[in-house]
Parts: sequence; C-alpha cells; structure tokens
Amino acid sequence: MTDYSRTSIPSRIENWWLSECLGSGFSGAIYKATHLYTRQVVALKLQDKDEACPTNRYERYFYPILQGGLGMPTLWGSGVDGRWDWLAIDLLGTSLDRLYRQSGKNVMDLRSVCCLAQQIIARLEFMHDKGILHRDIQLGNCVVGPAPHEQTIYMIDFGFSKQYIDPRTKRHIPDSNKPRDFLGNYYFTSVNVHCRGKVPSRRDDLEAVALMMIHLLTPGGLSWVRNGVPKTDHAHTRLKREKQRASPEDLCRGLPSEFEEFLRYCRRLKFAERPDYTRWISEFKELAVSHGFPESDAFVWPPPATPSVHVERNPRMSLPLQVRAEDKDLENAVGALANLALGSRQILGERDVNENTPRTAEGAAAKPKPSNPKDDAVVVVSSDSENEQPLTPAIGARMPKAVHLASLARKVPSTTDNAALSKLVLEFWQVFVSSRSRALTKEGFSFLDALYKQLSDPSVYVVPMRTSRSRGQQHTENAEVLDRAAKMNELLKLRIDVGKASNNKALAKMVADFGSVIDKSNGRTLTKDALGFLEGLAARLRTLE
Ligand SMILES: Nc1ncnc2c1ncn2[C@@H]1O[C@H](COP(=O)(O)OP(=O)(O)OP(=O)(O)O)[C@@H](O)[C@H]1O
Repeated sequence: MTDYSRTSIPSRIENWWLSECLGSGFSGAIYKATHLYTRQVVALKLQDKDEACPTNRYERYFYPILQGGLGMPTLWGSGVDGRWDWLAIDLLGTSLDRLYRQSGKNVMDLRSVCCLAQQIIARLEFMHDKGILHRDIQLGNCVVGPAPHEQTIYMIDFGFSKQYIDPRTKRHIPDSNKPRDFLGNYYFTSVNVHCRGKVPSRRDDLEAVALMMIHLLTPGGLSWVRNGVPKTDHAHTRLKREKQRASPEDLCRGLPSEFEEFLRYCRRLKFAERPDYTRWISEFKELAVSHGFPESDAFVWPPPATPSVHVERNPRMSLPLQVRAEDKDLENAVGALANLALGSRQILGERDVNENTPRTAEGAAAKPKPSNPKDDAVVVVSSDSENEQPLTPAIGARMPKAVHLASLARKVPSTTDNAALSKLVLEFWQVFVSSRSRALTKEGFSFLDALYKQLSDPSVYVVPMRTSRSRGQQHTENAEVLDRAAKMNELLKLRIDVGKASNNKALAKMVADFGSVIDKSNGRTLTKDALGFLEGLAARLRTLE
C-alpha cells in the first residue's frame, strides 16, 4: 500500500510545489500546491499510478463534463509525473464533515440542514443532467467554496462517478440482478445499493442526501454511524442489517416530516426515473421559511443565533426553542412549549464523526470511533411561545406551517359547534393555499384525526389516520403508493359529494376517506381537488349548523 504521508511524497510534482496535506483517503492524498511560475495555488490530488483503484484516472474524465456548473470545482491541469498521477483542482474550503466536527455540537440546526439539502440536491440535478452519477455522497465530499464563495457548497471526489447515460446511444444504463461488489460508503449509500447489491442510479444519490440530512439532524447521528467503521465482515453485515431495518418513520421521529417524506420518495423512485429535484428544493426552502428562516439557500456557517428575519417581523412567533429529544414528535413538542422558556440555542454535546466516510470494506483505513450521543441531546423547533394566543398570525408575519397546523389540531376537540369547526377547516385550508409546500404533514393528519373524532363521536377513540404512523402495522413502500389516477378520481368524488352530505357522521366518513387517500398517495400532496374538498367541507359545515 502506498504511503501518502508528506515525507514519502516529493516536494515538487511537475511545476507544482507542495505544501500542507489537506486530506487523505485510502487511495490517495490532497496537498495544497503552488505553481512555480504562475504562483497559482491549487489542491493537488495525488495518487500512485499503480493504485489498485485508480480513481484519479476516472476523475480526470468527469471534470471537463462538469466544468462551469455552480459548486463544481475547476480542473486546472492533470498528468503523470514519475509514479504520481496528479490532478490540479480549485483550492476549496473545509469539508462539511470537518467543519461540523469543529463546531463541537452533536446535531446540526434545521436552517443549515435545509440550506444544505437545497444546495446538494441542486448540485446533483446539475450532475445528473450532464449524465453523471456521483455515487459517493458523504459529508467529506461536500465542501464549502473558496472565499468569497463560502456560502456555496461544492461537490468533490468524482472517483466513483459514472455516466449513467451512454454517450453514444443516449440511453440509461440497464438495471441488473447480477451480484456486484458494493461501491459507495458505509454510512450514506442507499439501502438498495449497499444492502441489496442493486445498480446505483439517480435515486440512490438522492437517498444518500436524505440519509445525510437525517444524520445531521439526529442528536448523535444515525445509529449505524455511531459504532464507527466496521472492521470485520461481521460488523459490516451488522451495520447493513441495522441500516436496512431502520424504517423512515423511526429514522425521522421528531424531525419535520419533510425528511421522512423525502426519504420515502427517494426509495419509491424507479431505477431510471428522473427525480423531481425542483420539488424537493422548494420543499426544503418552504420548510426553512415556515420555521421563520430566510428564503436564501446560502450556507451561513456558523449558523446565526436566531432567525433574524422572522424575529424582526414578530418577535413572539418564531424564536427557536429547545425541546428535549424524548419529546418524540412535534405534537408533543408543541404541547410542551408552554413549559419551556425562550432562550438561545444550547451548546450540544460533542459528536466525533469521521472526517471522510470510508468507502467499501476493502482497503478502508481505520478511523476514530465516534462517541456515543449525549443523553441530554436536544432538537430545535420553532413555535409561538404563547399557546393561548389567537391563531391568526399578525399581519406581515407568517406562523410556521407545522406550528399552525398543530395548534389548529389542538383547537378541534374543544370546538363543539359546526360554525366554529367550519372556521377551523377554512384556516386549515388557508395554511396550504398560502404555503409553497402542499404536503400533508403529520400535524395535518392530527388535525384530520381530531376533526373526524369531533364529527363522528367525540367520545370514541380514533386510530390515527396516517397509517404509516400507526403502531403495529406493516406495509411495503409500494402498497403506500396509490395509483395517481385513482387518487384523482377519489378526491374529485369527495369534492363533489361533500356538498351533499346529510349530517356530521357522513362528513366524518368523508374526512376519514380523504385522510386515507392522501396518506396512500405519492408525496401526500394536496391537489386542487383535495383543497376543493376542504373548502366544500367548510361550506357544508356552515350549512349543517
Ligand atoms: N479541492 C479541494 N480543496 C480543499 N480541500 C480538499 C479538496 N479536495 C479534497 N479536499 C480535502 O481532502 C479530503 C479528501 O478528498 P477526496 O475525497 O477528494 O480524496 P479521496 O482520496 O478520494 O478520499 P476518500 O477515498 O476518503 O473519498 C476532503 O474531505 C477534503 O477535506
């Protein structure tokens, strides 16, 4: 195995003078280097030309295709000097992994994660539209840009990339069931590729983004990351089993529902399907905005202490609060807000995550073990601090969508007459009409549950409508996806029928049917007919007083 330490590498490679080591992987190293004549400073990626996994040779091929894209580094030159295969690329900033470890916290703030999600999805959209898969998405391969572009995330390390569109035939690479070696990294490579040996495609790059974002938002990180790099086949098998068994629901408990939806969405994509990048970029933008953060996807690090834009408009509404991690979901969290004091973000416990997530079992260097998550970890949510205040936000201010829906759901059980219920339904409708994200989140389902109960018989226990969240039920991803046409038909029928409902019991049944259609549909998005049904429901409630 080649020794890539400073003492084993010459000070000069062609016309580049090497200085400090910026990072090293298991098959190469990156050095800061200065051109002897032009004084240009670059990152020089070095690899033994006889390396068993000659990734520099592949990277050299991909860079020219990606030149000019936002967040794509420039390749300034490349060659082979003696035994060294070298690439001279833009000298960029710190990797997300290192930057985050340096922060000394064990969970990342929601605003930063939303910005990262938007930017990294956009980078993948660019790469994929150029016909290239990254295939090694991990924190160490996302770096901040050089000054003055520190707020832009750059993608690096195309050593595992691949063209998924054949340049000659312009066709997508074929799927295959043949056994294949695992290619990717232990922590974020998709379940299909890592655990089931499937051929990577665009969906798998996106699933890695989803897992990475969930990892950042989870105090202590994803459970299979906490034990560090598997050093034996047995440990690797255990890691794969743990990854495969973790349901999106379990992984995302306590997080804004967009992350669970995104992971499910990635896993539902067909092998050759083009992901809807635009939709998910806007979902994460909307999520940030609904929590009172600015619309911009600029990655500001370290994160500003408070979401200044929202606070300026209405200081009462969206100050960040800390809720203990045991508070499993937002409903609980919002319910607990009355007992919480406003304050600045807590400094969280140390999380020691590997700088670069190692790739494949073979040849992966031993990395330091991350520490266990601290028990006092917290998740951060935004909400209005005074639960008893009127629901309507002050003019010019926007109440976060999740908080607004959760507080509407809490109002329903104490609302006994139809006219008042009608107003709540209208307000519920309004939240979606004025929001860029039409996804029915778990707070929305809680509202429907409460409404169903109130319209049928307030004394009965209601099994939560959102089937994926109800305990003891198992169903496959596919079973969740209702045929799009069937969904449209059912919603249209409900929209028409709601005006004819003869009593509250009939309306209750429609609310239940409505919830179930949305729950089973792709993305749980409220379509025009869905919104029409809600409007019709509010109108019918007024006339059934
Ligand atoms: N252009 C760059 N500018 C600044 N730092 C860089 C640059 N490229 C890489 N690095 C640093 O070096 C580390 C390793 O880079 P890279 O992933 O490209 O190398 P590698 O040998 O393929 O590593 P691995 O095998 O672990 O994926 C990065 O995480 C980053 O910290």
